[in-house]
Amino acid sequence: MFREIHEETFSLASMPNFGDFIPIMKWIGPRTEKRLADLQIKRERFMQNMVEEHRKRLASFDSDETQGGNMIDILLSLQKTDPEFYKDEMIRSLVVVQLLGTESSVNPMEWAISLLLNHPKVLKKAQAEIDNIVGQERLINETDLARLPYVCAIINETLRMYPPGPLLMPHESSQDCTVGGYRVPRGTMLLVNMWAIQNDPKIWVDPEKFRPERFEDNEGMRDGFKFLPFGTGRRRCPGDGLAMCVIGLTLGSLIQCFEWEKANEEMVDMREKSGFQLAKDRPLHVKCRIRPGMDEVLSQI
Ligand code: HEM
Repeated sequence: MFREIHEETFSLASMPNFGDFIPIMKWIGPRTEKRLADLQIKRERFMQNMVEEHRKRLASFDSDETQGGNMIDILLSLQKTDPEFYKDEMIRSLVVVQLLGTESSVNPMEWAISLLLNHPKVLKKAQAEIDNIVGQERLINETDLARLPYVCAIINETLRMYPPGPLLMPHESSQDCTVGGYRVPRGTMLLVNMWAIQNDPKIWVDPEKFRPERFEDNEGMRDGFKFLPFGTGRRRCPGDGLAMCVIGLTLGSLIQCFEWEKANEEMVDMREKSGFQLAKDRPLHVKCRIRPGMDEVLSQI
């Protein structure tokens, strides 16, 4: 059900809202804002039911321990000691942020595997880096990531070409200002075409080419504002560190443990779905098998 609410929200948010341009359309048009508000009520109800289920489960335990619980259990146990701060409303919002953040992190992984299948030399180079630094005796862990610059470069290059939020979030000017010679009145909705910046041939060499090496030399460095998959400034994504870690560990272990092959002779279809988020139009189909010697490591998971 959460997925249904989520998909409907994103499909509505991706549609142009004529009421933003012609105020009367807010009342006679497709009423997008009202539909979004209804979805928000549904989402809140769904999340509150989830919180109640966990509350009941926790109440059934004898002790105050969270019994190895998940994030909601931990937040509920903190609520007992500090109810003013850990209100249900705050728990619901944190869980939604976590779920949406997870989705933003899954998208780049699908793009990255697709890109690697179309560029097998890059895949081999990443595998060699992991074999050299981590070996085949254990699974890659968080501390390894700092020593795997090529794997990190693959993730950055994927986020450059296929940023999950290509227009950032809509922002609003808090006062009259001038940007690049354009007068922007107070209260204007502003969208940043971050995809265009990250793929601009004036600032990137061959931007249409998947070349992680550009993040190993100076080209990909954060000079100015040319690489900003997580936005910038005060409203920059607060989940960037978590996202890079989750993507690094997941992609790293997939590369470390499996041999990947395209489902057929053709190149993986890289067409994009239209919408607010940059997702693949066709889901990725692949063949994979465990790399020799990795069964033992995988059996420990
Ligand atoms: C690869 C994964 C992710 C990408 C590319 C990404 C990207 C972004 C972008 C572009 C924004 C808007 C910034 C702006 O408008 O200036 C944003 C906002 C946000 N992100 Fe992420 N995000 C990712 C993962 C996550 C995760 C894992 C979490 C939390 C667990 C998270 C939580 C948030 C929140 C709460 C905001 C709103 C911040 C605000 O408005 O102040 N994101 N993200």
